[in-house]
Amino acid sequence: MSTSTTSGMALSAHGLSASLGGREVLHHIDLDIVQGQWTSILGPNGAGKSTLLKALAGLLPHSGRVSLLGAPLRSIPPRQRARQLAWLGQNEASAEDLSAWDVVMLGRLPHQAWLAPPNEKDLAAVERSLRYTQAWDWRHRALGQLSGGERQRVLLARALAVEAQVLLMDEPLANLDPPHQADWLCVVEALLMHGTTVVSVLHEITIALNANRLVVMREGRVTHHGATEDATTRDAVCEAFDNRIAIYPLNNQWVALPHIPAKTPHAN
Ligand SMILES: Nc1ncnc2c1ncn2[C@@H]1O[C@H](COP(=O)(O)OP(=O)(O)OP(=O)(O)O)[C@@H](O)[C@H]1O
Repeated sequence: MSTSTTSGMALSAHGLSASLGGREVLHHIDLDIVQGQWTSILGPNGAGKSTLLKALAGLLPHSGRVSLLGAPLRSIPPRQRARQLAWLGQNEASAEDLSAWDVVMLGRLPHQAWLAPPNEKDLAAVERSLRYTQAWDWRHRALGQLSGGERQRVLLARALAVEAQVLLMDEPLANLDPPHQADWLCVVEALLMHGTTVVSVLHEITIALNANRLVVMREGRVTHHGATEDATTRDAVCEAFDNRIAIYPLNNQWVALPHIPAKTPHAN
């Protein structure tokens, strides 16, 4: 999949390996993530999806090369990188006493001068992000007093407030009810309209099947990377789950369902 040039690529990995607890869990991954598209990473538990996303974000020691918008990740000054790449992690810890407003304002830090108060642009970005994720109503409440789904929407707003060119999200739908999962899809659509590159790790395969491209992982390797519209890509998704799921067309979209084992009759 990888090419020798990184132009037109939001992120590129070449020979990317990473170890956790002394064990290599990502094995020599080559991957190009196209700019301005939504790529979703899929695969069974433990496949290495979160580890890959963290390595692409520069949040994990790794070997091999990772490039962000054509430049080696390691060569980009941290503040610049924080403006170019926003991150929404899984089960992210944050300051529980901070108000939702202040949490989202943290997303503006890479844009602000040292100890400078927020400017008009920062205030507008925070308000826009809170409204986008429908978290505006509880902007004065402490993060620690919010439900799981409400909290997730605030953390999504924080990632949006960065207004980065590349947004990486690990399990962004955690705790979101189905209507808010659909709202998240609308947010992604709006980001794509603005040219933002979105990369997500999702367990909700039906939602992930709306992405432009899918990266399928298994046992620390990318087994397939291709357009969602290609049947071979959808087959690769099913294979990654040992064909224990099937993907069906329904109302102009793809729906993934697990095969449910037939019930054994009760012996009386
Ligand atoms: N802190 C750690 N120390 C050692 N091994 C780890 C650690 N964190 C994860 N691993 C292992 O690394 C491998 C990849 O984990 P990772 O979290 O990237 O998988 P994943 O595909 O995101 O899984 P899931 O779908 O369950 O979230 C797994 O085998 C996991 O057990």
